Amino acid sequence: MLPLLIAPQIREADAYTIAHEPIASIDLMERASKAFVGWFINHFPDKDQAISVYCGTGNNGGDGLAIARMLDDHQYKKINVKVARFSDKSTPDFNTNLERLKKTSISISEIHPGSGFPIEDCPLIIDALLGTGLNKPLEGDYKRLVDHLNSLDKTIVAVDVPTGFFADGEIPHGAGILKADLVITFQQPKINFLLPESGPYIKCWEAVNIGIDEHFVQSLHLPYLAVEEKDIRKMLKPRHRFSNKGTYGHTLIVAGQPETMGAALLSASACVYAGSGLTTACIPQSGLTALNAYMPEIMAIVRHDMQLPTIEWAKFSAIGIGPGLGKDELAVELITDVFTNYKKPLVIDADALNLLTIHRELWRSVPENSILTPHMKEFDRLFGDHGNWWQRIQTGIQKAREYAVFILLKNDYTIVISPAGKVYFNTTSNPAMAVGGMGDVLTGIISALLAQHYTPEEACILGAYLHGKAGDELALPNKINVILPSQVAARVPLTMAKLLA
Ligand SMILES: NC(=O)C1=CN([C@@H]2O[C@H](COP(=O)(O)OP(=O)(O)OC[C@H]3O[C@@H](n4cnc5c(N)ncnc54)[C@H](O)[C@@H]3O)[C@@H](O)[C@H]2O)[C@@H](O)CC1
Ligand SMILES: Nc1ncnc2c1ncn2[C@@H]1O[C@H](COP(=O)(O)OP(=O)(O)O)[C@@H](O)[C@H]1O
Ligand SMILES: [K+]
Repeated sequence: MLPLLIAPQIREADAYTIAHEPIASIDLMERASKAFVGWFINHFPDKDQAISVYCGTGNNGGDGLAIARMLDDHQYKKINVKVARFSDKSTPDFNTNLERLKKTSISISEIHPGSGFPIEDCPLIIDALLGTGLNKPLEGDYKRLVDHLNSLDKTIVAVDVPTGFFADGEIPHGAGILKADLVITFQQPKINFLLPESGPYIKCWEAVNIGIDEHFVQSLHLPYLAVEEKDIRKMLKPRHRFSNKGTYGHTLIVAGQPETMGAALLSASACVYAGSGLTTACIPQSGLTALNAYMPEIMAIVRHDMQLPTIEWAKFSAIGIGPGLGKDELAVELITDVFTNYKKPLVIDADALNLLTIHRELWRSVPENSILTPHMKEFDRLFGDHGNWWQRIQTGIQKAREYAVFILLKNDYTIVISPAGKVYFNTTSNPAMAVGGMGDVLTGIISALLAQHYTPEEACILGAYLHGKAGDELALPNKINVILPSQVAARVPLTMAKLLA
């Protein structure tokens, strides 16, 4: 897992690396700038391109000065540097890099408080005004400069973070923030890059390694982590000889109404594809023909009108409940029945979440370590409205602990929050997956993983990763705009096979 540090911890880890590698702070800046330039050259190989580098007078500005010098060394010959002298303060590494830059032929100009802004005729701007040292929303000269740069419609590549963008914590409404086409960020994506609020400001980002001490970072036991492919490869268990369908569990999917049978079909079929040894769907009688025709591998427990079905609880190694279930009286009775009789962790999705919102008393019987899979609206219905995603995560941490459940908050970067307060960011999935029914497939996958004896934590992390990765494999190679949930479900075995190879 890649630990995601918040700004003060980034400073701490930088300082530790400087003291213990040991490396001089100016040399760490040199290393960071070199890593930036490596990526930059890949993206912008045209050395005749005119580039303006805007620098503040802190360490982000210091990076900008070093980057300008290095690009010059790489024969980018149309570079100029503009230093925003909005404060008397400057860092020692900024000063050293300014002296180094003065020894080159690069033109350096200054922007002063209250002055007008220089004419900008370069199509490409490198933003090294402010980085993770941002401590309040931009105002005054910085805000005016950022608004001005935003109005120019240039290509903007930000160093570490776009100026004015908070790396973590709440992003104030209406803050002046530079809109970057690309952010080349140091060591790790900043947490706010992974939240929807970054959408208007960051088109894409790349994290480059600058050699921050990894042992130190791991020793901090940080709550925020990004899931990496190597974690998934370690977690996934291959099937072994002499195993049989009983080895891989029996999953029950409680889902569907006559009008929303599709949700039950998607969820139960995803469960089969994700490797559940046996799958049974508890569905309304009117859906039985559809179920048998759609996937004969799935067995059925039929719900007759307003009558609770008989369920042999001990048969099932996992239960997923909610997709397309509806909110009528029978649904309430059914969810109560499941919560009362089944004591192992459940996967609770869609209408089952809505029922938890309406009938708060149901919370008392949610089995410990169950997995709730809300999207943003379901989350807010459950736990109250939130003005931003940072707040939503903090509420998630609190509620996961309070109810002893896992909360999988669906998003572009799906967030898994454990009762112990860990927050895992999933890095797979793409916008082609924004299609109704995609969440039903996820529920089926996670339920199947529980049935196969993955822990609830592993089932959440693996489930979100596999679901997104299957979607990525289908959509990304040909830049396909829309993929169907049923395609994602059917792709899961191949995705798993690749990860096990
Ligand atoms: N040794 C290190 O610590 C390293 C730092 N690096 C760079 O250093 C950056 C952080 O540098 P700094 O901590 O010097 O901070 P910044 O360069 O981000 O900001 C400079 C100063 O601006 C002031 N400031 C903050 N918010 C402001 C606002 N709203 N309006 C006006 N002024 C404001 C603060 O006093 C801050 O210290 C990183 O983003 C990264 O680019 C890299 O060189 C890697 C190594
Ligand atoms: N823009 C997107 N980028 C990445 N993943 C997405 C995007 N839109 C949707 N998804 C994924 O698709 C799923 C949608 O779930 P959900 O909203 O519950 O769908 P439904 O209720 O229709 O089944 C989630 O797993 C989510 O992560
Ligand atoms: K910046």
